[in-house]
Amino acid sequence: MSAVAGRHLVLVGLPGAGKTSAGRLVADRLARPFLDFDEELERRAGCSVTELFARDGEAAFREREVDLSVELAGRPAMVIAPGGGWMANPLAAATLRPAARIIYLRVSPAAALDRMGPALAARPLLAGADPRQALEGLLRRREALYAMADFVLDTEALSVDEVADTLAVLTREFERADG
Ligand SMILES: Nc1ncnc2c1ncn2[C@@H]1O[C@H](COP(=O)(O)OP(=O)(O)OP(=O)(O)O)[C@@H](O)[C@H]1O
Ligand SMILES: O=C(O)C1=C[C@@H](O)[C@@H](O)[C@H](O)C1
Ligand SMILES: [Mg+2]
Repeated sequence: MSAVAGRHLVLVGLPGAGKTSAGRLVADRLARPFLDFDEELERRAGCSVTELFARDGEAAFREREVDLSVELAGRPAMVIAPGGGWMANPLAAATLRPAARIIYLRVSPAAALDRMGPALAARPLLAGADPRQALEGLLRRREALYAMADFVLDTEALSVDEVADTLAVLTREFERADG
């Protein structure tokens, strides 16, 4: 095995991009463990992301994301779904990048909103009066950072299954390229 074989597959993109749902499926297909940042941080804190934002503030949540990134950088290859803001946190992304292949799951704000439906309420940054405008703002601020991924996959016209299939193929290609 070369030094770079067995990198994590890290999925980034807006809330609603499919990081959690497609990530879980592709992890099954690749027989790799799956880790969702939001779920893991909620489990460790014993409360929801919404409660964490309200109690400790967003900056403290971002620090927790950095700490978890440091921890995961030393682990065997997994499929990882960070929260939507992880790639916009340069320290978190730089920590995991050498041990990862990062895929940007691209989705438009309109399609992301359709996909999330009532689950929108669990995303504190989208909880205001105009979630569409909030998502568009997030995309404007983050798009250039998301696009620094190793590969951009447009998910707009793909089902969750199709995204997972494509991710499995991409991972095999990455593994071949890495030797
Ligand atoms: N390609 C897709 N086509 C249709 N529906 C999708 C697709 N990807 C995800 N979904 C649906 O959209 C919803 C949100 O997906 P998911 O929770 O995986 O997004 P996420 O990127 O993890 O968001 P967050 O950053 O908020 O955690 C889920 O109901 C999921 O089934
Ligand atoms: O886009 C974001 O900044 C966030 C997305 C969610 O996954 C959570 O990590 C949290 O609600 C922040
Ligand atoms: Mg998710």
